[in-house]
Amino acid sequence: MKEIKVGIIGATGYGGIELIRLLSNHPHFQIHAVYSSSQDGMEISEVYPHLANILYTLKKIEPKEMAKELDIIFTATPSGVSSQLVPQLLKEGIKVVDLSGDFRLKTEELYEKWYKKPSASIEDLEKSVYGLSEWFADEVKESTFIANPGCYPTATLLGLAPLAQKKLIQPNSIIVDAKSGISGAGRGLSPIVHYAEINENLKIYKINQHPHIPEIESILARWDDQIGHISFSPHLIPMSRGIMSTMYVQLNKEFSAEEIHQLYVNCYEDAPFVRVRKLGEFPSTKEVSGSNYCDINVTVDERTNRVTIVAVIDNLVKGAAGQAIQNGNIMMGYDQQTGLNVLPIYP
Ligand SMILES: NC(=O)C1=CN([C@@H]2O[C@H](COP(=O)(O)OP(=O)(O)OC[C@H]3O[C@@H](n4cnc5c(N)ncnc54)[C@H](OP(=O)(O)O)[C@@H]3O)[C@@H](O)[C@H]2O)C=CC1
Ligand SMILES: CC(=O)N[C@@H](CCC(=O)OP(=O)(O)O)C(=O)O
Repeated sequence: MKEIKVGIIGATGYGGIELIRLLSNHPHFQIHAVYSSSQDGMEISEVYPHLANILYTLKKIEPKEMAKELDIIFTATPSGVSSQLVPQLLKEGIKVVDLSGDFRLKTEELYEKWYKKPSASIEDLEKSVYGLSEWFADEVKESTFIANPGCYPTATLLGLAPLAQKKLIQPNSIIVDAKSGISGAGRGLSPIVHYAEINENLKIYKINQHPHIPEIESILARWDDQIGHISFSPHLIPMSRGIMSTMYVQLNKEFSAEEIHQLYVNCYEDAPFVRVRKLGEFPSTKEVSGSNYCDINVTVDERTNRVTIVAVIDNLVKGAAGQAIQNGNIMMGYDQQTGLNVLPIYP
């Protein structure tokens, strides 16, 4: 099969360097060029010495030129930047996987309400397919433009999907308590990520205001239009990578813990990157670190008929670059696992 020429915009960010790490092991995707809006002309190894043996000079972003030489572009750029940049790339006919939140919501109003910045046009919002690979692979396969899911929504939606699909959730009963390592905030500095402020600390933020709320709700509504709203509490914890999403859900029928666990096992039996753990064994973030796995377990409190689901991912892999490559594989007709079969780094 032919070599696929890949470009990465935002290569100097955490999502970008994770794309470089993972793509360096891909048998078909060849990194052809990496781009920067502020450091073009520099070697990537000057920005990141851990890439000392990787010889890429950061190039200027020029959509017309890029279209001539590339087959697919990963845009690991901030929200508000992708909405400006991606339409120029689409116009040139390049396949795009965008890692930002700019094309995940399907109306301009919803985007502007939650992101508090101007939206991409409705025409461009409608062009994108939401790339939760395990559930929307058929759409991804037919698409040339993927809105890669957010990190919290990836863990949360994979955790809730089996119950939502079977319409087993009482309306407005979902509570999501999620925790993220600080690389989720990107490489830019802000007071919240200062060592002295996050070390030995646990912070809740954007409670009921996080832009991932409408993203999660709109996908849940595609599975069950009665599911209603969620309560979502994100937290920052003093670790570099990882997300744990703990979900509490009221069921609308009575089930035992064994029955619900079996539902999850059956649901994900053909999903190579979702590992439903043994009954009673709950995953921790380190057990997926550096890998594209989402590990999940579930139990039922039979006194309250409430389900607790725990889903963990590496925010930079399954929550960003890994899932972006999984989607790229599906779009290009490769096995979804191509280049992504790395075991977690442990301990
Ligand atoms: N970190 C994570 O865990 C996750 C991140 N994401 C999303 O992925 C995207 C990238 O995130 P992340 O890598 O963490 O962020 P970073 O802040 O680490 O990197 C973003 C990069 O975008 C580039 N950039 C900034 N402004 C512009 C511009 N005007 N034009 C072109 N490029 C620009 C910068 O590179 P330069 O100045 O060199 O151009 C920068 O290195 C974001 O949308 C983020 O929300 C999604 C899921 C998880
Ligand atoms: C820890 C941390 O700060 N996390 C980020 C996650 C943002 C992100 O990566 O999400 P998008 O892709 O939707 O922009 C946050 O909560 O804003």
